[in-house]
Amino acid sequence: MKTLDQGNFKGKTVLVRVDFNVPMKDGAITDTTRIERSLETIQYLREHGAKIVLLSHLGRPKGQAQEAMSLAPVAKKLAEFLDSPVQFLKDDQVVSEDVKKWVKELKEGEVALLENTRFVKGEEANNDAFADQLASLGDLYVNDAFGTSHRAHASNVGLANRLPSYLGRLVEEEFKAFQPVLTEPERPYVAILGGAKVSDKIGILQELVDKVDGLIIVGAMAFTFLKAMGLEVGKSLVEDDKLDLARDIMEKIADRDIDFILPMDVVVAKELKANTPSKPVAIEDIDPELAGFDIGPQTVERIKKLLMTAKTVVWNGPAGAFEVEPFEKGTEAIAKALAESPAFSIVGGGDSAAAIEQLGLAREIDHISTGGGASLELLEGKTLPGIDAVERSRHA
Ligand SMILES: Nc1ncnc2c1ncn2[C@@H]1O[C@H](COP(=O)(O)OP(=O)(O)OP(=O)(O)O)[C@@H](O)[C@H]1O
Ligand SMILES: O=C(O)[C@H](O)COP(=O)(O)O
Ligand SMILES: [Mg+2]
Repeated sequence: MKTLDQGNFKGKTVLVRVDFNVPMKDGAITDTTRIERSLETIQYLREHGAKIVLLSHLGRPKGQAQEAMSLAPVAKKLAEFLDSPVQFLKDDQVVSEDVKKWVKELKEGEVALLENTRFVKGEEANNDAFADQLASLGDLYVNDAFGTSHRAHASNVGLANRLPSYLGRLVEEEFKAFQPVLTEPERPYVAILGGAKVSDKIGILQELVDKVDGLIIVGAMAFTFLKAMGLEVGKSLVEDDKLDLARDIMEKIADRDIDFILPMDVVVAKELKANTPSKPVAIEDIDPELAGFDIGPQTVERIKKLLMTAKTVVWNGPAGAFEVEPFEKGTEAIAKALAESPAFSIVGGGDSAAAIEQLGLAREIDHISTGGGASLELLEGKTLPGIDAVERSRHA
């Protein structure tokens, strides 16, 4: 691995891609895990005389600046953690003549943060013009955004192709933590997949089902499967163009004869609002006017039993909309079961890590990963483009 130890950062302007895609509610950060986990790299670079320019995305603004997705609150929080100023180089274009001037004025050990890279269309398209603009700001590049390393965007792959590049401490730590599962997971090996990024993550199961002994599907992800089985799922979140894929995956699961848990009951409500009337129902009885926002108590019991016999468990994606009461119960029950289980456990993802932190169970889990989609692609056996590009990058 091309780690920080191989770089000479003294007096250099170092562009550092971090994953500050933190969960937010009403303009406030609800979980700071991803910020805290970036501190080691930032401190290392400060101690080694770098001028540090941090880059990150937040949410999915799709090339359009939106105040709600500004990184301003993150800059403030980071300054608190570092106990020193962080200059927020606010510009909806991310790079501009002003931003270039501000970066030039940075002194050794100083830290600046650019605005949300996804405010510019060229970020996700990884277009040359935007990558060139970003690269013009610095001398060296460090990728520490493990959680974004499954994307090939201007601020990771684009920069690694243009500047001498290194992998940060968080990336190193994440790879080390995943090693046992990637090489020889203790069996039974069980994966839990939930959350809301259904179209993004469902394809991963095609490969993952070959590797695991058990698969548990919860969260919004479950409803695409339930609908594919011919069930009424009401207004629950469903990706209709993934129904065939869900059927293919279920056939593969049946062929492989692994333990497979889909919800048998779910908690339904009219809307996703705090303390709204809700009730658990069997999956055959979902009212067409209601939506499922959590797994039900019977499903929880089945999951607990399977987790008690597992030796390795990886989990990405909450079991329900845990940010909104009373839909946190399924996620809470799985987290507690995992904390009690003797299995080697990894929980990954921005929201999944937040759930574990909120429950105060972080110490009970063997590794909390900052990557959700990124962890899944790693476990699936894919090369992560954000990492690969750094490994191939030329050195100074
Ligand atoms: N049944 C459901 N209906 C609607 N939303 C749900 C449901 N179950 C879970 N969610 C939502 O899923 C979101 C988290 O999903 P997501 O896939 O982003 O997980 P993650 O752990 O953050 O992974 P990543 O890091 O890849 O984003 C939460 O905001 C939660 O409210
Ligand atoms: O939260 C994540 O998984 C990463 O920050 C990547 O975000 P994305 O799924 O919007 O690309
Ligand atoms: Mg998320």
